[in-house]
Amino acid sequence: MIIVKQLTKRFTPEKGLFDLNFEVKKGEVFGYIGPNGAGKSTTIRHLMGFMKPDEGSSTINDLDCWAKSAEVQKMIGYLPGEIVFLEGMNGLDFLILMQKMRRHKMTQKRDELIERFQLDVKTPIRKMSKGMKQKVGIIAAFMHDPEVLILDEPTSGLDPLMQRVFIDLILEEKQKNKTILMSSHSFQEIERTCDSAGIIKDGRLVALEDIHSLRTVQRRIFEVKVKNEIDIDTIHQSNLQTEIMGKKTIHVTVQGNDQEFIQLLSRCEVEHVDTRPQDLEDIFMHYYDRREVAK
Ligand SMILES: Nc1ncnc2c1ncn2[C@@H]1O[C@H](COP(=O)(O)OP(=O)(O)OP(=O)(O)O)[C@@H](O)[C@H]1O
Repeated sequence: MIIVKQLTKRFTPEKGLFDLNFEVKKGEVFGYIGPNGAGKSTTIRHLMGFMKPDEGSSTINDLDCWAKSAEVQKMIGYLPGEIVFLEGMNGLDFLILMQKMRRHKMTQKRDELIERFQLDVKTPIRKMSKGMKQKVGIIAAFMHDPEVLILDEPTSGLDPLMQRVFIDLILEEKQKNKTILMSSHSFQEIERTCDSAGIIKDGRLVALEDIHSLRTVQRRIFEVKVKNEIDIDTIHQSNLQTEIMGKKTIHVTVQGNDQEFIQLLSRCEVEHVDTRPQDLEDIFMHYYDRREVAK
């Protein structure tokens, strides 16, 4: 449904997008993660046909996002990272304007969403909080029941209750076979809603993860606290994947190599061991560290 192929946009030799490749199939939810300034919004602007790539292409439903931008935009429900509102309008005025621009008369879904997000639409937009404005943007993106949704940091500014309302909405739309790409800084949100996730860093896609296999593979993280600092070196120098957390604390990722791990621990003086399943944050977090110290 969404295909990004060798997409390149050079703002400067280091800034922009460089040979970006990924695909989102119909009915799938794709999470797009990455540090500030990595290139998420720039990718989304290409998908919306607002920017012309230097090389490569992006297509939605076989339509080139740049060459056929008007047709592409008709298919999409779009939530920009920063929404621009017109002066002197309240929430409802804005939503009605959006409906008119799309020549869309159905109000049922709009009103359902207003109710669901508990939005007081009579409030003038200039008096709305960041979260309220975000709700207006979310309703505008979903209210015409689009086939494809492209959402730039949809939960930014929403309180935890409303984040949960949003997650439920995404899961419902997924049931209806909608195709969704959303950028986010929340690993938990991505893990709960997405089929796959990509992480972009410095304009390059550095990892793609299938969330379903993440759930089934069941890698575990062990937090090991040792009595003597020297044992941290012993564990770190093993073949296991490790991350030093403190002078006497280390994280070890274990998947099927339990015996090796147990033997290693038997050579150390261990004070405490704790364990939990590995999550998306464990896999992706080190990409956020500019120094990339993680092993
Ligand atoms: N029109 C432009 N001209 C020049 N540089 C730009 C332009 N748009 C974005 N950039 C630069 O490209 C890089 C990627 O920006 P982008 O907004 O896509 O990042 P992002 O991943 O969405 O970040 P954030 O998480 O902070 O929203 C940044 O270094 C930004 O300064």
